[in-house]
Order: sequence, then C-alpha cells, then structure tokens
Amino acid sequence: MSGGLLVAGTTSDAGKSVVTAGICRWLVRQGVKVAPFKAQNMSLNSFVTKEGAEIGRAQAMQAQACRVEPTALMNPVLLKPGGERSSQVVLLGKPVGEMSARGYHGGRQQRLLGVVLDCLAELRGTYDAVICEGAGSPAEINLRRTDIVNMGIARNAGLPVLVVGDIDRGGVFASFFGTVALLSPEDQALVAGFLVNKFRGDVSLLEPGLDMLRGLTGRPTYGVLPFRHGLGIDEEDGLRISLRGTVRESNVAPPVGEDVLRVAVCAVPLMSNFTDVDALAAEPGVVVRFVDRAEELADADLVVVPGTRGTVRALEWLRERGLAEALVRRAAEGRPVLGLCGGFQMLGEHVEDDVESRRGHVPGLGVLPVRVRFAPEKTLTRPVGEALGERVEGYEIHHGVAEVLGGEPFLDGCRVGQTWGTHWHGSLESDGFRRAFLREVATASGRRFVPSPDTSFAALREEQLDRLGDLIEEHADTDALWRLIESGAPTGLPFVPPGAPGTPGASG
Ligand SMILES: NC(=O)CC[C@H](N)C(=O)O
Repeated sequence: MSGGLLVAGTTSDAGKSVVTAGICRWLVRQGVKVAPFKAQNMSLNSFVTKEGAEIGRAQAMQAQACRVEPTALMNPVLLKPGGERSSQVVLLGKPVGEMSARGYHGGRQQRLLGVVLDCLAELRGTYDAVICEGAGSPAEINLRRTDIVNMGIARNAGLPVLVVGDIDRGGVFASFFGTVALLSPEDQALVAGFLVNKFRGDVSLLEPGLDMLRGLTGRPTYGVLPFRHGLGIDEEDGLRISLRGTVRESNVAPPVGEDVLRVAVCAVPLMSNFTDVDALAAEPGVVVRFVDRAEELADADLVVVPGTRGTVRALEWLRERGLAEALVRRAAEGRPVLGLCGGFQMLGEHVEDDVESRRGHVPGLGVLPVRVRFAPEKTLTRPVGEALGERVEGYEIHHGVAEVLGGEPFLDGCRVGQTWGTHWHGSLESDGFRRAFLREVATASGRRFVPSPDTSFAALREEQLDRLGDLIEEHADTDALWRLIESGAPTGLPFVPPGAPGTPGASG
C-alpha cells in the first residue's frame, strides 16, 4: 500500500485532529505502517521530538496513535501566535523568525510549499500510508491561492480528501455542500466525501439528509461518529482557550481520600502547553479549573501559573487583574504555587527581554530567587531528572534562560517553601512524581486528599487513542475508507457549481 488521505474540515474544531488520530490507530491495528502529517499547524501547544525539533502536540499525539516516534517531518511548519497579527514561524522544528500574518500570507507561506511537499514525499517513501490533516476549512477562498495545508497539498500530492463536519454546531449539510461548491473543478475532483462528527441521537433521522447530500454532490458520507465525552486529547488551541470548567470532560474515577484538591490555573494570555495540567485533571479527586480573577484563588489548594508565549504580557495581565498581588500573598503564606516555563519566569525577580516582547528589564513577582534573560536561540530539549525522590521526564521550549540564585533545586528551577518553579513542561505526566507532588500540596493545604495509587497517565492516553480507533472501526465505512486511502479519489466525481470564484469553470 502506498496510501494517503487528507482529512479536511468544514470549520476549525470540527474534529480533524481526533479523526486523523482515530484513522491512524485503526490502520495501525490492521498492520499498516502509518504516519500522520500536517503541513502547517497554528498552535501554542507544541512538543519536542527526540531530535530536539518543535512540532504541534496534535501531531505528536497522532504519531503515538500510529505507534511511531514523532519527527519534524510530520509537522514541518508550526506557527506560534504572539498576538492577533503575528506569529513565530517554526520550520522543521526550529524557529526562523517572527512574521506578520500579512507578510506570511503575502508570499512567505507559498515559498514553503516545496519544503512541506518534500517532507510529505519522504514520509510516503517510508510509510505504507500517510494520513494528513488539513487546517481550518479548505474553502477559505481568500487563502486558496497560497495554500500549503489543505487543497494545496492534496493537489500536489494527489491525495483524496475527506471533509469532516461538526453536526453538534448545526448547519452541517450547508457546510458540506458549500465547502465543495466553493472549490475549483480540479480541487473538487479530489473531494471524495464527508464524515459527520459529534452526532447525538438517532442516525436513522440523519440518513435522509445524507442521501440528499449525496444527490446534491455525488459524494457519499463515509461515517457518522457519535459525540463522545472526553476525546479532546492534545488538540490545537489557536488563540482560544477554555477559560471556565475543567480541562476537558473526563471519565475519572471517584476520589480516594476524604477531601478533593482544588487546582486553579491562571488563564494567562498566549497560554502555551496548557496540556500540562491534563495530568492533574486525570487524577481522581483533583478539580482543575482555569481562572482569571484574584478571588478565584481564595479556595484553591494549588495555583498553577502556566507557560505563555508572552511572558511580559502575561505579567502585565496578572498585575492588571490583581492576580499578581494574590500570588505574592499566597507565596508568603506558604500556600502552594507552581510556575511552569513562562509561569516560572514570572515568579522570578526580573526578566531581561530583548527577544520576545523587546521590553528590556521588567520586574517579576519576586517570589523565587531567579533572574531570566531572553536569548534569540530557543532551548528545545527533553530533560530527564528527579524530584521528590521520583524520576521525572519533561520537555523544554523557551527563549528565556534562568539564572537560579537560591532556593532548593527543583527540575532545573527551584523551590522556596511551597512556591515551585521549573522551565520543564510535562513533568506532571510522570506518575510517581505527580503523586508525590500532590501529597505535598495536600499536606501544605491541610487537605485529607489521597492520590490514587495507580493512575497511569500514559495508559489513559493509550486508552483515549484506542477509543478513537474504535470510533472509526465502529462508525465509519472502513472498507470504503481503505479503498480511498489505497486508490485515491474515485474518477468521475461530479462538479458542483459555482466553483471557486474567479477560476475558470466558475459561474460566479
Ligand atoms: N513555553 C513557554 O512557556 C515559553 C516561555 C517564554 N515565552 C520563553 O520563550 O522563554
């Protein structure tokens, strides 16, 4: 098999990442050597490969679904927004500069087409099948000319395209129809059909609509995936984060001890790797919520200050909202605070930043004896170490270089009383350490909380990937999907007018 598929979506958040992961897991169970690919990802949730390349966490998760090691080839371009109008461009795992959206779409992006196609070709030469994920919608008519992630890839690599639609939002038929009808005849020739995602209720009620859609477009629906709670693993974030509520709806067991432990995560601007707290949320009896007001820290047993692509901006935000003061007070009272990466930097004495914000000397919260100087080079590593007598694995993605001047050592950062800070991401996924840390927090906050003795975060993640594989196996026409991946889009798919505006063959 030398197969391929592009999973596109009617919208962002239609479920492309999880559908791609589900297809990957299904194929690997069939004995297919499969890899994921996303030409360009916009996300602040990134991961570091073994070679020290930075890629989107979604592709790292999909690689795990494929049971292979993630590499930079799987996500050659990563855009990390630094505000509304500009992003850091990470190319083949390394940052190459900051670009305005206008400059990027005005030329730079198109010049990357060759690079991303080479990466895809290399993966296709190594694997039996490559399941590619698109971005946003393929029918963004303003961006089609310079596209390198949706139809731009499909056309160049001759990939069949499956369009995923989120029926939970409504309007899925119009979205499917419109997505096809706004593409040029050449693009349409690759769009093989649809996949309905997040469906609740009785499929027999949906079926007449799917028949009509087939009549209108000449294209079948390859499956109707039911809505399932808690399947949003390592998704992209764009600039949006879930401010309220838990990290994700989860199926966690009841608490073991008498008390629960309340964790408040400051929803700082440009929050990066908020997946760090997923491991806390997976722990029975730990209640995680994102907060943006000082009074919300009052009943928290642990406050997490997470990473951010804008350390200085996040510091200002903490000050404006009174959170800075509340954090300083907490630290003085010996109540637990954990700063991760950008959060760690903010807890220090000051930052010298001529790189990220270019604001020079900016005072920190001063609760940890740490000074941070931003460097143009990015630290990208996968450290292994020990804390609280337990082995810890992590990963680091930062420009700031910390000079630790005191406190007790803690994962290359430090700890003073109950204030903990480290540049490491992902440490809480190490089960022994997470339990030990939570016991410390429970003692410090006087809670009779007991961590469950056997939560394995890695096993939970595997379970999630298996559930995604099951979803495809049970609710998609896998025979048809297999043919599509193996043989490409069927010939003779009808053209649906009017087609892309301004292209030959379009009537409008
Ligand atoms: N991942 C992070 O939190 C990064 C922190 C900070 N923006 C830096 O680059 O150093």
